[in-house]
Amino acid sequence: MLSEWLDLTLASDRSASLSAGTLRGARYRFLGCGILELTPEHRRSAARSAVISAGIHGNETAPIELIGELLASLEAGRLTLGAPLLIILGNIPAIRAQSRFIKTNLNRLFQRDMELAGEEPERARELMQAVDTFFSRHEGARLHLDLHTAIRDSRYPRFAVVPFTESQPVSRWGELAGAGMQAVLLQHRHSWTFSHYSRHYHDAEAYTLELGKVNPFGENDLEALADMRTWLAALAEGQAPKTRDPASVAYFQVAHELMRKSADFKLNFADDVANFTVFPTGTRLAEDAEAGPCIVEEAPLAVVFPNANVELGARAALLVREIAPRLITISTADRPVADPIAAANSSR
Ligand SMILES: O=C(O)CCC(=O)N[C@@H](CCC(=O)O)C(=O)O
Ligand SMILES: [Zn+2]
Repeated sequence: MLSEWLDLTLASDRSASLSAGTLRGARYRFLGCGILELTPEHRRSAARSAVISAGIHGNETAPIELIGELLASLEAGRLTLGAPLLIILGNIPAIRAQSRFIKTNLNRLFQRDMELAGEEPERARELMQAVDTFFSRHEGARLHLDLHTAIRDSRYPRFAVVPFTESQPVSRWGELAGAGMQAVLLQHRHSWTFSHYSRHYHDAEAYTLELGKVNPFGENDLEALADMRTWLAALAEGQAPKTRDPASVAYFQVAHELMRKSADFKLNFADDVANFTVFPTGTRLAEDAEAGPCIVEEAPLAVVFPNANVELGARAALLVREIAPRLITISTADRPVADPIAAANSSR
């Protein structure tokens, strides 16, 4: 039943006929189209209440395949659930159409007072509600992993985007390193993405994780995501995950957001320029009929997620600078601890 859920959801609205079921040591409920809650009979002491979302952009398929593997392992009894999980498939019409979105980018709509009408705004409201209910039903440390893949190649194919927060984030860099992340990118302001929603409104540890490059179903290299698979399994079982030296990861901070202001907008570099490519001071990165040129000032900047085809008024690139690991607060959570819940709470 559980293993059918992904296929049924993506193939048709027949998944609406599914309601609930049991696994060894756990039960699950389908809360809506593409929304699945799994609850363990016994929550392990290291467990976090975890939201794992994928398909917020419909053409980013590797994370959906990873979730399929995780559910199959739980159903076959290869894994035993030890933590509450909320599994979300984001933009189902876009996944079926294999496109980033249908009308507008779902990952810019996660704001409680958002009043837009339409399919994607409605879906954002449904998902915000599902997250609110999940975190209110389950106690303990909160985690949200929003899984994506990137349009371009990247100097660091697997990286975490850390949503902006005014408070000290609970961030486990060693755990991200253990999950195969090669870089961490700190946001500099509120961005109203799905991971930001959980960080901002629920004080959850939350990341947007970029897991390689966009590919159609069946063409993803899941072996490159083996550490990520292991991390998801540990989270589902409520086990303390594997960590690696946080110094093995490169750290970046967003310095500016390049916004597209006019229809007459272009980037002055090729489509195959990879994420995190550095441009020296003086480079004219972009031209915009309204905003004028975007020129690198003061110090070199690297580009992440450059995309000239975004909607008017939307972000066309993040402009970032590498920072020394010593400028990052390495939280106590990075040390191996017997009780990560206590560690997470003590560093809040
Ligand atoms: O490759 C790209 O240009 C986009 C990949 C992607 O979907 N990235 C997320 C990042 C979200 C964040 O800033 O936290 C997005 O653009 O929504
Ligand atoms: Zn995405």
